[in-house]
Amino acid sequence: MADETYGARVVAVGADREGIEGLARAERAGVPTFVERLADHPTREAWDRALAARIAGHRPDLVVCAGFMKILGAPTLGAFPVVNTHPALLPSFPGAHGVRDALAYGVRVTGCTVMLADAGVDTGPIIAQESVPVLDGDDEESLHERIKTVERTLLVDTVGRMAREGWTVTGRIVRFGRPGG
Ligand SMILES: Nc1nc2c(c(=O)[nH]1)N[C@@H](CN(C=O)c1ccc(C(=O)N[C@@H](CCC(=O)O)C(=O)O)cc1)CN2
Ligand SMILES: NCC(=O)N[C@@H]1O[C@H](COP(=O)([O-])[O-])[C@@H](O)[C@H]1O
Repeated sequence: MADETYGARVVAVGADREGIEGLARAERAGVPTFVERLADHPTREAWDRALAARIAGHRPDLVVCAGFMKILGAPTLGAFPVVNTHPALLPSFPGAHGVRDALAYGVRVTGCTVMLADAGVDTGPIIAQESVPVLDGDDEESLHERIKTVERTLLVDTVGRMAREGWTVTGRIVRFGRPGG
């Protein structure tokens, strides 16, 4: 049962490939789903346009990326605010392998970041972060699972505040609240 006080509901779940657990969970919950595969398009730009059109069909107020492992192009970024969650404390360790890179560097503390996506790779304004310790004996899987436990709560809490309170961006600084509020 959706929480009416949360301030938002999921209108659709999309992916760039089949067989994603998030798609199955959405289908079980009766939430519309879609898959837009890069391989089905002649160019990356064509995929970008097709993805933006699929998203637009569900008329979201906010797009949330969680484990979406493709860099979004201008058609999507220009049409919707996009939130992304990353398993490292940006600007450290951006990219597709943040956990592996942090572990290899030897950091003792890492974490997760919720940010607004921009045209760069994990370079957008940061909304929220939370630290996670690296423990002796950690490998990429154990550390990533510890991060995910924190990250899932941070993402849900952050998106809920954005939906209920709104947000503003001044330079690189994101604040909750509505313009002039
Ligand atoms: N325009 C943006 N799009 C996305 C961002 C972003 O910051 N700006 N964040 C990513 C998520 N992400 C890290 O948090 C991330 C995902 C994937 C990659 C990457 O190198 N992807 C390659 C293909 C990888 C693959 O198919 O296995 C690519 O897109 O060519 C880097 C960072 C979500 N989108
Ligand atoms: N750079 C993007 C990136 O690394 N995204 C990460 O993929 C994981 C997906 O977990 P899941 O498959 O359990 O949902 C999450 O930790 C997310 O931050």
